[in-house]
Amino acid sequence: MGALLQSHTAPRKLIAGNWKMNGVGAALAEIEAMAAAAERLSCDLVLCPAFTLIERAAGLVRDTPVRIGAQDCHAQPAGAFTGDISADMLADAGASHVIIGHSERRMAYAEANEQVAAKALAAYRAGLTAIICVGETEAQRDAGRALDIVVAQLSASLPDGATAANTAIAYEPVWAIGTGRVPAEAQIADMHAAMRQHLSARFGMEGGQMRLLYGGSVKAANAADIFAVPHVDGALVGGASLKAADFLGIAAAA
Ligand SMILES: O=C[C@H](O)COP(=O)(O)O
Repeated sequence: MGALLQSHTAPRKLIAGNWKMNGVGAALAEIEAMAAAAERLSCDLVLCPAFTLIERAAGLVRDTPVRIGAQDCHAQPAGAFTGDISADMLADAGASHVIIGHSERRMAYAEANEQVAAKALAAYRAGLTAIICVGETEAQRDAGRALDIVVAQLSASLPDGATAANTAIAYEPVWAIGTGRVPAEAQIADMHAAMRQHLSARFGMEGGQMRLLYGGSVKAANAADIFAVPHVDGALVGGASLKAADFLGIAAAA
C-alpha cells in the first residue's frame, strides 16, 4: 500500500461547485464574479449550475479559466427518454464536466452503481470529465462499514477507461451534506488513502493521479484544514458555491 500511495504527485486542486436545484438567470452574476477572480487563483474552478443556465454560463466564462459542468446526464446519446439530457447535449451547450452518481440522485432516483458507470462512459464519449460521487450513510459509518462501502461503490461506479484526465472522484459522506458536520481529518485521510489504493491498483498511474475531492459542508473556514489532508485534491461544494464570496474563499485556501 505504501508504495502505491507514494507514487502520487499532488495535482493542481479542483474546486467544483454544485448548485443543485438553485439559481435562475440573476444568479449568473455570481459566476461572472467568480470568473473575474479566477486568474488569480492557483486551483481549477468548475461551476455546475442547473441545465437551464449551462449555455449562458458557458458563454460568460468563455475567455476565463472557469469551466462549466452539469449535475447529471443520461447514459444514452439520444432517444425516447422524456425529460432527460444526454452528455452530447451538455457538451453542445458548452459544458466540459458532469457530476454523476451524487447521493441525492442515488437516493431519490435509485441510481445504482452500474447506471453511474454507464453514465460515466457516456460522458467520456462526449468528451466530458466525469465527477463521480461516492459516500457512505451515517448508519453505514456507525456500523464500521464506511471504507468497504465506498471502495465497493468506487469499484462498480467507474468504468474501464477512466483516466486522471476524464475522471475525478468526489467522496461525500451522506451525513455531512448540508448538515454542517464534517468528518474528522483522520477519517477523511483514511477514506482518501483507501480510495487511492483501490484506484492505483486498478488503473495504475492514472489511478495514482486521479483527483479525489472531498464534499460535505465545506466552507471557507474549514477548507484549508481539509485541503491539507493527504490525497485530498479539491472539493465538491454545495451551499457555499452559490455566492462568489463564499466560493472564492474556499478556492483561496486551495
Ligand atoms: O455536491 C455537493 C455536496 O452535496 C455538498 O453539499 P454542501 O456543501 O451543501 O454540504
